[in-house]
Amino acid sequence: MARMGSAAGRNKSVKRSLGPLHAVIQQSKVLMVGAGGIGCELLKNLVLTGFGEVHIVDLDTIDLSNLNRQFLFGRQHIKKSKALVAKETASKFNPNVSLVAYHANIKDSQFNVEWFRGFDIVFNALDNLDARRHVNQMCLAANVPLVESGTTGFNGQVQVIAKGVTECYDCTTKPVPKSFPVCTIRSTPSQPIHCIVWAKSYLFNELFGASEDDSAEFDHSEDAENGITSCVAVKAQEIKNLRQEAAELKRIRETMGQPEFAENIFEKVFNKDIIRLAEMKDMWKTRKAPNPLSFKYISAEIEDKAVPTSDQKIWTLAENYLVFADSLDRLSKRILEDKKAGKDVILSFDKDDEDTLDFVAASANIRSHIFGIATQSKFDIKQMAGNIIPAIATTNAITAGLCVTQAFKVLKKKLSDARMVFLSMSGDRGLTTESLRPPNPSCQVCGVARLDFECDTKATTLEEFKEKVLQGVFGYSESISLIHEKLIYDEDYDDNLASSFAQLGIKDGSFLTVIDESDDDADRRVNFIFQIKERPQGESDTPFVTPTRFEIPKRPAQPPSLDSLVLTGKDHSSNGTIPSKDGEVSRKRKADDELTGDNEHEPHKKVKAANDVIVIDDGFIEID
Ligand SMILES: Nc1ncnc2c1ncn2[C@@H]1O[C@H](COP(=O)(O)OP(=O)(O)OP(=O)(O)O)[C@@H](O)[C@H]1O
Ligand SMILES: [Zn+2]
Repeated sequence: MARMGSAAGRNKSVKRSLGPLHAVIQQSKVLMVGAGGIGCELLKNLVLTGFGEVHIVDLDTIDLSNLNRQFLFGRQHIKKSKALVAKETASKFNPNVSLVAYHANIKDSQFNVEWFRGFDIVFNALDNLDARRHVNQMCLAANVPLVESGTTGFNGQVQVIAKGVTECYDCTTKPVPKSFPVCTIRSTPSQPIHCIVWAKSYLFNELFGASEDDSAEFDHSEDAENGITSCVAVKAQEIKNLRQEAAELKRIRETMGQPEFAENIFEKVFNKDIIRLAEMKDMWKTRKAPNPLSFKYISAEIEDKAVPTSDQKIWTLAENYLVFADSLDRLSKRILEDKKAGKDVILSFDKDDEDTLDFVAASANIRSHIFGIATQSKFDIKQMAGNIIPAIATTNAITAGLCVTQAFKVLKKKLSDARMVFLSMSGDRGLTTESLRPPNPSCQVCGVARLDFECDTKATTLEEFKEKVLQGVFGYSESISLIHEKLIYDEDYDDNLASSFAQLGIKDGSFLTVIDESDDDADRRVNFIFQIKERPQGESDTPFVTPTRFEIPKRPAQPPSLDSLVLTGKDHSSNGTIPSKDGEVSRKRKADDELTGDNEHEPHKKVKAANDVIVIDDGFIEID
């Protein structure tokens, strides 16, 4: 008899608890994108449950700071590929599971729609909006169900996404990461975070990296926090000066490696620039003016003190200067060595790179001191600068478990039983659920028509496509725009008509979107996405397979009420309807850094039978 602790024993008990689903799971081929906090837990679950084939994609390497929660990795794996090590460790848990690992970005072209189609289910265990959106888009195109998940601190969320049946990741708008008005950062900071952003996105970049204009954390629009007037006043007086300051800093950058480098920077950003700022009396009518610090003063303070090492203690001003000078020295050496070796000479801030963190922590604290703002420990600055809410292993573990239980419902083809699940420490219950919502008909990502378009990309011209396919088959007027990564055609821009798809960069796996620009709102159809499939050259006399016409639905003027919709999903739903969960508590959607936000979910409405039907049929949505 197999021991329960052994792989065979475990297999037996899993079989007993899952019943007939076990065989389905054994036959399943799944994809897991991201092998970080959630990914490590999830991979362990997938392997122990006995999923037949698991593919793992992660672009990153293992960092020391991952080890407290990403338990598939050990010290010996630092700097190695997450995907490959995760595969190696997890394969020992169950020899019956076939694991395939890719150390790659999921956005790479090798992972095309065709490749996605090969999976029964996809799991996202990612940490950023961009990759999540991409996988959402690919799963919609390939018509593969997606289990999306995210965590922040004690909060977690799991959502099942099935094309045409549930809302997709982009059916609700996601908040972009918080940005700050440029004048608050550059001239009128009032909180530690303002000084941290200044150090990280302005000073650090001006000295070691790309210029501030590239930074997403600066919001050049009006100042929401300080009020428009103050910002306009600051802008009018300041804009020229700020540019001049940046130019001066660039000149100082040229003195990198010379003994007076630290002094030059200090004198400029903490003394000269502050004196000038303090002289702008209007700005300080309602705020405390900053106090400049001279290098002479600070150098008298440090005497023979040692560079502090504690990251939990709040450093004194002198200690901040010591760390400032010391980290500046370390970073300069790296830049100069790279330069000598003919390598890239740009550094970017990374919370796990001690040199960059020390520099940002010390510079931010010195600036805080000047503006009378409380200084922070390096530990706290790391959290703020890295935009991190500490990751909690237990939250990841519970969330990963929920991903698998939701996946069971998808594999059982009982999508109507699947739930949006929220994990939270606040409130009466740790776990709450909502029924899945139907797609948002106005969604630009899933509220579209789709078609696989087989063609020889070298032989198909844009003109032929427009005339024979769009106008000839689908009856479009001249009022259309065509997008492939950027605009390639509209009524006023026909320069590309003679070009072939290949010349326009349209290749196997590309998406080509048709936007109906008809004058009459009521006539406009939803966006139409052609998924390009390369046809082997010389296989046929014609450059493409002429598609069969189908009706492309009109763009909804107003999102129709859920009360009037019935959903039927190909393969997905057992009874074609999504049950209501009236009376259930509606919760704030919470997930990880990028996902976090105020996407208030409206209470669910009852879905009942009516005449309007959304039918999902071979890659397009039809509204009868
Ligand atoms: N485009 C992408 N393609 C493949 N993997 C990705 C992509 N974007 C993010 N990832 C991976 O998703 C995982 C997310 O895991 P997690 O949120 O735990 O982040 P982390 O970087 O390991 O931890 P932390 O950010 O807290 O230091 C990471 O391993 C990351 O490399
Ligand atoms: Zn959508």
